[in-house]
Amino acid sequence: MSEGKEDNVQVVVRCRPLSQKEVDAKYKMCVHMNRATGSIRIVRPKDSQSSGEPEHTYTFDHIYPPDATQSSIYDETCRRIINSVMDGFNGTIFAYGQTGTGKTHTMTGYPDDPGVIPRSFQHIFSHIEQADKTKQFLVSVSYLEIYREKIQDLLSKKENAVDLPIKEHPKSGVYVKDLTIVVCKDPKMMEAVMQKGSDNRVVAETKMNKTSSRSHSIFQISVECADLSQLDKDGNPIVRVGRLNMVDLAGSERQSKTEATGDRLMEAIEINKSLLTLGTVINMLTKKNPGHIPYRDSKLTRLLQDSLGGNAKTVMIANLGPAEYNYDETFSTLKYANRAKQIKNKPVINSANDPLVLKMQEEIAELKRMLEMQKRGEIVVQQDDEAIERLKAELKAKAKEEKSALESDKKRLEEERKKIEEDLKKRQAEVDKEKEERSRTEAKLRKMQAKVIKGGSKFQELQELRRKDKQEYEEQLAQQKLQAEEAEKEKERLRKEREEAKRLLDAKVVAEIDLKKQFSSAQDELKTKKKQLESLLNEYKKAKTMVAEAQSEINELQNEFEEQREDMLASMSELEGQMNLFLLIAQLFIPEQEQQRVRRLAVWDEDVEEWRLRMPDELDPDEQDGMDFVSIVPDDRMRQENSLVTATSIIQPQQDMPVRTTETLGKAFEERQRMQHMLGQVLDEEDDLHESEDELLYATQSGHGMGMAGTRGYSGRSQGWDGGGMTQTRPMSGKRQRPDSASRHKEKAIGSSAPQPVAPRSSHRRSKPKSSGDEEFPSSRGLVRAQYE
Ligand SMILES: Nc1ncnc2c1ncn2[C@@H]1O[C@H](COP(=O)(O)OP(=O)(O)OP(=O)(O)O)[C@@H](O)[C@H]1O
Repeated sequence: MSEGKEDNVQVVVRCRPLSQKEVDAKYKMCVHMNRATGSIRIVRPKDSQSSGEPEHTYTFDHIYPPDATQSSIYDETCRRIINSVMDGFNGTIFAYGQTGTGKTHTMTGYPDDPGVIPRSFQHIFSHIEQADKTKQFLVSVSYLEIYREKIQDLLSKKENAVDLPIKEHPKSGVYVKDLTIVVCKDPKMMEAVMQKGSDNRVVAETKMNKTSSRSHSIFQISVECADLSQLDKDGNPIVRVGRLNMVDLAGSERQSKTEATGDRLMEAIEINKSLLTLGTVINMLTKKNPGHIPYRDSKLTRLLQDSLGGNAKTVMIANLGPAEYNYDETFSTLKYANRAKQIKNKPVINSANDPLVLKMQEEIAELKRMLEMQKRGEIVVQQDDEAIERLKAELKAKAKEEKSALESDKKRLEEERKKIEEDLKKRQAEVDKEKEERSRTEAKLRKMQAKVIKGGSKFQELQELRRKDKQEYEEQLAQQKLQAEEAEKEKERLRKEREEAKRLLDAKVVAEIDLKKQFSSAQDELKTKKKQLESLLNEYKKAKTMVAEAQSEINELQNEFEEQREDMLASMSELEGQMNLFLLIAQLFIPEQEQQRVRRLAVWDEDVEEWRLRMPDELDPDEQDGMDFVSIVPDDRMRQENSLVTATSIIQPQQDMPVRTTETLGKAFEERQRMQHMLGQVLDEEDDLHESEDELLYATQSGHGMGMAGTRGYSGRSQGWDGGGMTQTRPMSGKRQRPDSASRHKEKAIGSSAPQPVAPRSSHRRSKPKSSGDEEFPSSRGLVRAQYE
């Protein structure tokens, strides 16, 4: 044996077409195959009770869809194994699968559509015919089945099958003792042997298959090749032996589906047991540190020991039924096959141990030698040396007797002659026997020579055939290579596409997650904003109502104020007219000098907010110089008399200051005072009105300010939103600009020519009276009171 490289178990999948029955029942396919990529996808039917992923994809060395031909399977998958066997390797091709999925169809086939086994016969013999002349081959076959853990010889002539034992030879390995081995000289003979064995197989009708094989069958071809051009150290030609096991396993089906009972059920359990062990062995072999492999647990695994993890080149053909109702079995077959492809073997070239081809060669040589002796007339009795020796001894003794008889007695010589004649007759019979024996030996030799096929026979005619075959094969090979390359490229392209798709998918998923996060936070924000908006809307509605109410209130107040203002203005203009009249009268009745004096003496009393005339003791000394005090304090007498006084009469010296006034003037002053009072009230109300308006506006604005920054944008008057910028459309200060107080006073003023009293220091908000030097007058109210007093 020579050391070999590791070689994985090659696994291919073949799917048969839907049977007529399945087509009629309108079953759908549950497997989908892609020949270019070698992948097969199995999809769980919707009504299936199995759990797990809805679909699975597996990749194998080759896949054969329903329309694949027997020849494509042989050429693409099996041919290389047979070539290896011819080179001295062990090879195994086994078909695995559920009952009725086409194992026997694939392995045996039909005369018009042969399967792997018969195709291998042709292949082997055409290989021998093309081989070198120096090579001599011996092809032998055996055929056995394992039925209920018993090994039966399918080529045995014995009536009753016996369970053959398994033995192990230290060099040649595991073998079945006493198994019939038939040496075959041509494909036809092999076919005949195969047919004989197949007829002996145990088959039975199951619900799943009409002629279901109930046993595992192993058709073994052994090819010994003696290379006469290569001799070992002992000078013997090197002989290589390759063994090819072609295994058709029993169907792996579910008991429930076969509906088997009783003995058939027991049988099914036993069949499954050996398949189970095969599964266990496959499982163990795929592990990194497999430990003990239970090959011995079944006869099937024991015999296939070399093929699984051993030194053989192995191909597993997994057969599938595509119909949906076979989903579970098909799925299980695919899993089985997928595991098997991980098994690694170490194929080696086997040198023959005690090769049959050499034994036969020795025998042939011996027969040839005997034949030569017989041809030379030497007595050669095949396989009866004792008889020859006996004959020799007898003849010697007889010769002695003859000699003594001749010497002693002529008579006796005569008798002796007669006796010799008799002996000669005997010898003649023996010679005839020898002749017969020789012709038998010749026949045997011819037979033997026919079995040992020399390389190079029919060389000339085969040469051309071989060339054509070779060319055809090379073309096929090139085409297959091309297909394989294309498939490889396609595989690579698909792989890249898959990777790209995966990358895009990943990116999409990440983006989607981000988007989802953003979306949910945006949604939260939206919700919060919505709530805020709703509360703002409520506030806005409330504020709107408040503003509307305030507005109507303001309108009412304004109207009221306008009315009062108009009334007041009317009264004021009337009052002013009267005032002017009174001033005219005063100017006419009071001399200019007196008026000057009064002006100088008049002072605004802050406490009582009235004009009064200062007393002499209140004057500075320089003011008193040249001052003629007059009293302008009216006395009762004057009032009573109610008489008109001249300007000179009401201006009196300090000691005697006459009261000069008129009733008319007094009334005018009173009237004016009343008007002034009214005016003051109206102005106060107006102020209050402005203030409450401001407060209302402020309250509205403050209210909005509670909710959001944008409240500032809301305008009390315009009652609108400016769309985000929220700017004011009206100044915040609601204080209305009053008519200029100065001009107001001007309206009420007596005129530039009017007497100018000393300016009062009032804290009143309206325009304050200025000092006496100023052009303007104090409020008419103060003036009126002062003049009246
Ligand atoms: N590839 C195929 N093309 C056409 N018919 C097929 C194919 N494979 C199988 N069949 C048909 O299916 C039926 C069952 O096939 P076969 O007997 O070979 O199955 P099996 O797996 O050997 O079954 P079992 O395990 O019961 O012996 C047969 O009639 C066979 O002709």
